[in-house]
Amino acid sequence: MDIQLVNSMDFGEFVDVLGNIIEKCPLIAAAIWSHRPFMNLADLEKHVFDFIDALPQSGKEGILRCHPDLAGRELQQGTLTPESQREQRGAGLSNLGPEERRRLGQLNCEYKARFGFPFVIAARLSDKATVMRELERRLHNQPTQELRAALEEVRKICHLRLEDILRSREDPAK
Ligand SMILES: NC(=O)NC1=NC(=O)NC1=O
Repeated sequence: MDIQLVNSMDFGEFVDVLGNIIEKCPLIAAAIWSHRPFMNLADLEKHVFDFIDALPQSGKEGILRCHPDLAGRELQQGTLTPESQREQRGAGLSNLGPEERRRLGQLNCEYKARFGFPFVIAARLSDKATVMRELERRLHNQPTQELRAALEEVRKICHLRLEDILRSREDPAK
């Protein structure tokens, strides 16, 4: 769909279509609706990122806490959002060996214990080796540095999800 169609949506349609560009944070789409019309994807994305940047640290951490673990319980139980399901499967995280899954689970626990939010990476730009390597590397970051790195991944995930929506052919109004 094109940006004109997005601009023409009422609030309900807008949040239906864009509510999960930031995982499980429909508030962000609900907030930026006020800024329509958007010139293009970049303009819409800038409003999303400005909203996130203006949040207090607790809000930024809250966004990260809304993300499902990589290869975690939700992937096993099939309860991921459709976007997360596609992204995690695309990175090969749905067919880890038992030792890989154990190791990733252990690193995720260590990471969460250190930073207070789950490890987030743009899975579509990674594969399972990259995920493991980045998790091991970022585990040693300072908290402020890691909060910045994790939010940068949220931006990448958002950009890819927006590209899917704005380049998709289906027109939800039909
Ligand atoms: N913890 C995560 O990084 N989760 C995810 N990254 C993605 O790209 N999709 C997810 O579900």
